[in-house]
Parts: sequence; structure tokens; C-alpha cells
Amino acid sequence: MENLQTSSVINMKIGICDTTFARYDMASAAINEIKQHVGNNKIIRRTVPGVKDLPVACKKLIEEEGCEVVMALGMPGPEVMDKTCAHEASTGLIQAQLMTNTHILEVFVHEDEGVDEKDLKFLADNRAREHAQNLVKMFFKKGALEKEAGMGMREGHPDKGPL
Ligand SMILES: Cc1nc2c(=O)[nH]c(=O)nc-2n(C[C@H](O)[C@H](O)[C@H](O)CO)c1C
Repeated sequence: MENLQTSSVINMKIGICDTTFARYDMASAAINEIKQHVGNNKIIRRTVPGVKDLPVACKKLIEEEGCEVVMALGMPGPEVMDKTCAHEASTGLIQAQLMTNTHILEVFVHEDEGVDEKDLKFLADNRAREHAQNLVKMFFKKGALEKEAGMGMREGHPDKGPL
């Protein structure tokens, strides 16, 4: 994707929220990706213990810090309890979006998605970066996502492609 830094006149506050539970620093990958495309925008990062702490942290980034979009990055573990936590966190993130009328892009990588640790690391980095690109397209490149509508795009994994 092209660098939009010079072409963009939009100046936004972008929130990035991640967890210590995650086994990869997805927030740094997302921030690095955003800065490559729209580095002139302010990025505010917060780190919380786990995914269930993300909804209120994101809501605070929006309401108290003035962020106009937030990324919520987390890694649910492989146990049934972890999957339940992830679902609860996801529901909380949707509620926070509706309460604030603001997008929170959920970027979860389930620990059992990777076939091994190397694969999991690659997946986490890739998904964080590709969702960061989605954020850039949504807010800085008018019509960019519409061009990709129905194209079977996947974040982290290879795209599926259109039917
Ligand atoms: C069981 C469990 N599993 C996960 C997980 O898979 N991924 C994660 O990020 N956090 C998990 N947590 C922690 C909670 O999200 C939360 O941090 C604590 O309940 C404290 O509020 C818990 C408690």
C-alpha cells in the first residue's frame, strides 16, 4: 500500500490497546504499520492484562483521550475458559463501539490458530499489520475498502479471493 502521509490532510488520534496475556507484541506491529502509511497522526497506546480488560480501556481511549478509532489486540488462549473469555471480551468491544459510536477494530489471534510457535508469531504479526492497513484504508483512503468488497480478504492468512 502506498504511503499516504503526504497526501493525507486528515489528522486523527488513533488508539491502540493490547494485553500482557498475548504472546506476541501485536501493538508494536500495528503501530509500525500505521506509521509507515500515516505517520503524522497521534497514536495513543494502552496495555491491559487480558482481553476482558480491553473494552473499558478502549472506551476510555475514545471518551477521555479523544481517539476517533481504536484497535483492540489480544490473544485468547487454547482452553475452553479462554474461548469463553474471548467471546465475552468481543461482546464488550461491540457494546463499547455502540456506546461511543466509534469503530474498535478487534484483532484477536487465538493461540491454537498457529500450527506451531513460529506460525503463531507470523500470524500475529501479519494480522496486526493487515488490520492496521484496514484502519488506514477506512479513515484515510476514501473508497479503498469498497474496491475490496466481496474479494474474500483475510487478515493474517492468505486471502480467499472472490467467488
Ligand atoms: C481465562 C482467561 N483467559 C484469557 C485469555 O485467553 N486471554 C486473555 O487475554 N485474557 C484471559 N484472561 C484474563 C482476562 O481477560 C482479564 O485480564 C482478567 O479477568 C482480569 O480482568 C483469563 C482470565
